[in-house]
Amino acid sequence: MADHNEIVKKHKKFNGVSYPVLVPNAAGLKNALATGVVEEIAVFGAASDAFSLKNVNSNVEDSLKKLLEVTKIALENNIRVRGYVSVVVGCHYQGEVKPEVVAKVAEKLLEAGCYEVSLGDTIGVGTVKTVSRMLDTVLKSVPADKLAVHFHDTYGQALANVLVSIEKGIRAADSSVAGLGGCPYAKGATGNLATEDLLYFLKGNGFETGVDLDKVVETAKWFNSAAGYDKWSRVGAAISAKKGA
Ligand SMILES: CC(C)(COP(=O)([O-])OP(=O)([O-])OC[C@H]1O[C@@H](n2cnc3c(N)ncnc32)[C@H](O)[C@@H]1OP(=O)([O-])[O-])[C@@H](O)C(=O)NCCC(=O)NCCSC(=O)C[C@@](C)(O)CC(=O)[O-]
Repeated sequence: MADHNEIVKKHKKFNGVSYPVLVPNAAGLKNALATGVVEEIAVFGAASDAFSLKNVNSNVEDSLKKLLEVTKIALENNIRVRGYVSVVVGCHYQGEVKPEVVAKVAEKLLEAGCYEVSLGDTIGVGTVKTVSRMLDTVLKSVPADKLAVHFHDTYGQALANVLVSIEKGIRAADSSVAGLGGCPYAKGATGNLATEDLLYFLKGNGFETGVDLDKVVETAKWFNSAAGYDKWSRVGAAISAKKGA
């Protein structure tokens, strides 16, 4: 977190694109406000004490107290706030996670003024069965249009989990180009569900997203060459190979 001021100040901004920054506490909000260019922040809680202590050095309850305070001040400064709940299905340190805890954290973040709460299967262990059970509990107290889902594809279940989320009325899913990302405190977890895989899946099932899949694949190609990576999603690799053929 320490160097994010440099990143916020230096990177090129495009109109109509939101650049939220991760803010776990008051120090982070102070930094974000000081840059003067942050329009949206992401506050991230968790549904397991063990993960929360590793991730932000506070248990669920204490971290939530900090996040509610941060959200209040951000809103007073006209900064939008998106909430995240991590480890909503399983936790590397404590194992199974209670859906009731997920629901409680999500409710508190929405009550505080988050415009949406993204439910993160941070270590990617969720299956249709466990994700359904978690969503059924959360949806008892939180409307679907206030929820997003955030799947990591560690065990290849992310798209199936997106489908079951859609069937339950959720229309916002997080993803990352080429499946980059992942949380340093989620041992063994891979990156997020790849945007290319998600776009191909949604389009193939009749959902319009307004996002150009070929341009996302071009972005993955640019990223790999700029960063010296060789990180491809399934769909990105297939489209790239077809173009190269
Ligand atoms: C939160 C802390 C800082 C607490 O860490 P701490 O040690 O309890 O903090 P502290 O208050 O004792 O301060 C220690 C030092 O950190 C500084 N500090 C304190 N706060 C900040 C801040 N916000 N930004 C920048 N610097 C900060 C503070 O100024 C001080 O600097 P020093 O005086 O030693 O030079 C630490 O635990 C941390 O950095 N955690 C973040 C780890 C991280 O990046 N995790 C991944 C986030 S993404 C995620 O969680 C998953 C998600 C949301 O994407 C979705 C999913 O679940 O998949």
